[in-house]
Amino acid sequence: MTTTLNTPDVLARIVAHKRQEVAERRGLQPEKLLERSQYLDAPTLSLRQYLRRPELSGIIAEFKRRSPSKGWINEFAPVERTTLGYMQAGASALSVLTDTEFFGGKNEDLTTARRFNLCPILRKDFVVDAYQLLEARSLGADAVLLIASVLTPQEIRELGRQAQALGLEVLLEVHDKEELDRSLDAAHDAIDLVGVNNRDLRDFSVSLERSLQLVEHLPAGLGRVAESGLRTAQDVATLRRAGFEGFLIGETFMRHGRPERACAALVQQLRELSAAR
Ligand SMILES: O=C(O)c1ccccc1NCC(=O)[C@H](O)[C@H](O)COP(=O)(O)O
Repeated sequence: MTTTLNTPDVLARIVAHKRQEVAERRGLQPEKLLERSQYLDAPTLSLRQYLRRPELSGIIAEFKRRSPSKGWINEFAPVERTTLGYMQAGASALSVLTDTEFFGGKNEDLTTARRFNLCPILRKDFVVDAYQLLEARSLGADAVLLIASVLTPQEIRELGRQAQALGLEVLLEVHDKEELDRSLDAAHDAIDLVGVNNRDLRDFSVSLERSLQLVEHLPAGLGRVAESGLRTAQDVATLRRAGFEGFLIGETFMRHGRPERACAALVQQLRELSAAR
C-alpha cells in the first residue's frame, strides 16, 4: 500500500513513518550486515565536483516513480534504461528516490542504477537516523540528502559528519534563509552542497523565485543546487545565470513515457540556448 498526501503536515507524516521503517530495517539488516557490502571499500564520486565540470549540463536527473503531491508519475519506467539514458543524454549525476511508502521507490533501484552508471548518485530519502547513512553507502550511493526542516542543527552536524566519515557528500536542503542560517551556523563543515527546494510543502506549489531569492546567500565554497519544479531549458539557464551549478529535475522527465528522451531534449535545448548567447 502506498500513500498520497495533500495535508500541510506531509513531511511530519513521512518522517514519522521513516522512523518506524528504520527501526524495522535495523532489526532485519543490522549494521554488521550492511558493512559487508562491496561498495564500502569502493571510492565515492564527488557530486560537487561533477556539477562544476564545464562539459556537463549540471543536471541531476531523478528517478521518481510517484510523489505525495502527484500520485503515480511513471510506475513502469525501468531503472536501467532510464538512468543509463539520463547519463547518455548529458546529465551530470543521478538522484534515486528510495522511499517506498510515499514515492514508490526501493533500495534496489539505487543498486541497479549503481551497477549501470559511473557517475555520482544521490540517495534521495528522508534521513532521520545514522543507520540510513551506512545503508546509503552500502547501496552504492555517493551523496545523501539532509532536510533542514526535519532535523535540528545539531542533528545536521552529527549526521553530516557521520556521512562524510563514510565518504558520502552531504546535500543540505533548505526552503528559506532562516533554515539556511541556522544550519550553516551549526554545521557548515558538515555540508558539501546546499539545495534550495522550490516546492512549498504546505500546499505543494512551486516557484523558482525561492531559489532566485536565496542564491546570493549560499556560500560560494559549497555546491549550489536548485531543486523541484524545473520544467524547461530556459528555467535551467535562468538559474545558472543566477549562480546555481546543479539542477535537480524529476517529474519533468519522469512524466514522459521515455524519461531519458525528455532529458536529452532538454539538454539539447540548453546547448542551443548557450550557443545563441
Ligand atoms: O515531490 C513531492 O511531491 C514531494 C513531497 C514531499 C516531500 C518531497 C517531495 N519531493 C522530493 C523532491 O525533492 C523532488 O523529487 C525533487 O526535488 C525533484 O522535484 P521535481 O523535479 O519537481 O519532481
